[in-house]
Amino acid sequence: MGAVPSPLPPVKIALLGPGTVGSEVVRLLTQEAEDLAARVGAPLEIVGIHARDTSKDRGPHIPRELLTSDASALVAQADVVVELMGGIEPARTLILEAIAGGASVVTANKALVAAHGPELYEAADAANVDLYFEAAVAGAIPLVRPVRESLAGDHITRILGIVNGTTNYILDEMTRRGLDYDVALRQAQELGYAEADPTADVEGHDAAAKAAILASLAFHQRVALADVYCEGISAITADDVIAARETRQVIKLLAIAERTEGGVTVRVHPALVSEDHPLAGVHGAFNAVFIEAESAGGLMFYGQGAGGTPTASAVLGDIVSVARHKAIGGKGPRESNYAAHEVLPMDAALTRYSVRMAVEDRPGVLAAVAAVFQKHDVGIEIVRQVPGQTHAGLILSTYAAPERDLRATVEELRASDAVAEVKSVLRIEGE
Ligand SMILES: NC(=O)C1=CN([C@@H]2O[C@H](COP(=O)(O)OP(=O)(O)OC[C@H]3O[C@@H](n4cnc5c(N)ncnc54)[C@H](OP(=O)(O)O)[C@@H]3O)[C@@H](O)[C@H]2O)C=CC1
Ligand SMILES: N[C@@H](CC=O)C(=O)O
Ligand code: NA
Repeated sequence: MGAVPSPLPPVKIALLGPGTVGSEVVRLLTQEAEDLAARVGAPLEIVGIHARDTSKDRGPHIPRELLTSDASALVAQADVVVELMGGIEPARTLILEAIAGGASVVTANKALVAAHGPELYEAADAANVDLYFEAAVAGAIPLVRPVRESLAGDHITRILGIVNGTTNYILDEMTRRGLDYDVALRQAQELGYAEADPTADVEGHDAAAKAAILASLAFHQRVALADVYCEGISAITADDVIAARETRQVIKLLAIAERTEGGVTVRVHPALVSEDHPLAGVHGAFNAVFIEAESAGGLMFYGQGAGGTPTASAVLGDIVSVARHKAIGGKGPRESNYAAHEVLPMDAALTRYSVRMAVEDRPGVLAAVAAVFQKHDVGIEIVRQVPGQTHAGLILSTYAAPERDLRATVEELRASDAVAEVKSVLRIEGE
């Protein structure tokens, strides 16, 4: 019988942030230790867990003896640092310390990757270590890896999808159960979907960070957070939800990144989606992302976009990959940043508008309203009139036109004598 190969030494893991995601990562690292060791080729050893308050009870999965308040000392002894604190600092400094010390990094921190990705990539490249962030975009759904690796031989032209679980949960609860915005938001927080400051979710910043990351990977160039047009859902009212339902549509917060001959546009905003579109069937905190690529054609990715356990699955997948590189060799992909498409402003994006307004109930009003659209070269596809007590309700849906022309049309409608009030303007997407 041949000699049994001596087992490789353990890969030392430091975890920063035992919160909703972090505590699930620790639970799975412990419960699945045998399988993970077999997949990596070496055991994984948690050498410490950094928390602000080491005396706080963090449940049965976080052994107290592993807790430390000295993050720098912990990072210095690790082969792999798993950052699940969130926020920019101290996460950025600790990740840079980890990389400088030769550790690979796994993070779920989209805010950090979107704002400081280039700095982190360059540091990881210089130190010849891995930087993985699958959980940063669309939680459990494998999306970063497919875009970064599986589609590396193709040309992605469009990404469209729901990438924020909290806002999808809120809009879904408002639509299907008639819940108030505030109640739905509170539930999303209790379920562990929301960011520490839920403003990041409801104002679209979390989705914008994910859109910047996806666009950078898809188009092989740096797309900064500031390049992403961003509108959240805090202005969406129960009336908008009801009006959408009456026209067999639902409201979703979408992230859209497009490459055309003129350049690239990246945007996040609420949009009306037909009830027949697959995105309308994405409920709760689920996410769904459509990718169009020149050779692959259309692809669809669907799954849980938030929550401790699903997100931990994506983190574990990254840990296995980077730990395997540490144990038996190899290296993950570097930043691909060679293209130079112009990043265009929102004004250049092609979209459709649905304009809901109250108008004077008298002859000639419809013609006056139509003339405003015509002046800006915006075609009207559907007109729907709803009788009212003092004013008539009018909903106009346009054909696709550049955002700048649609916006100019609405500005002129607001100033028109025929229009008592523009009640809401929503884009229509997904057709
Ligand atoms: N929750 C989710 O569904 C998803 C989250 N993510 C990302 O995962 C990361 C973690 O999220 P989540 O687990 O929900 O967040 P939590 O707020 O539940 O957990 C964060 C943890 O980090 C600790 N922490 C925060 N700030 C500091 C600091 N300045 N110094 C030391 N420790 C700190 C917290 O400590 P304390 O306990 O003392 O407050 C807590 O243990 C974030 O980047 C988030 O964007 C990604 C996908 C989905
Ligand atoms: N707050 C985020 C968590 C995952 O990224 C969301 O709601 O999607
Ligand atoms: Na993911």
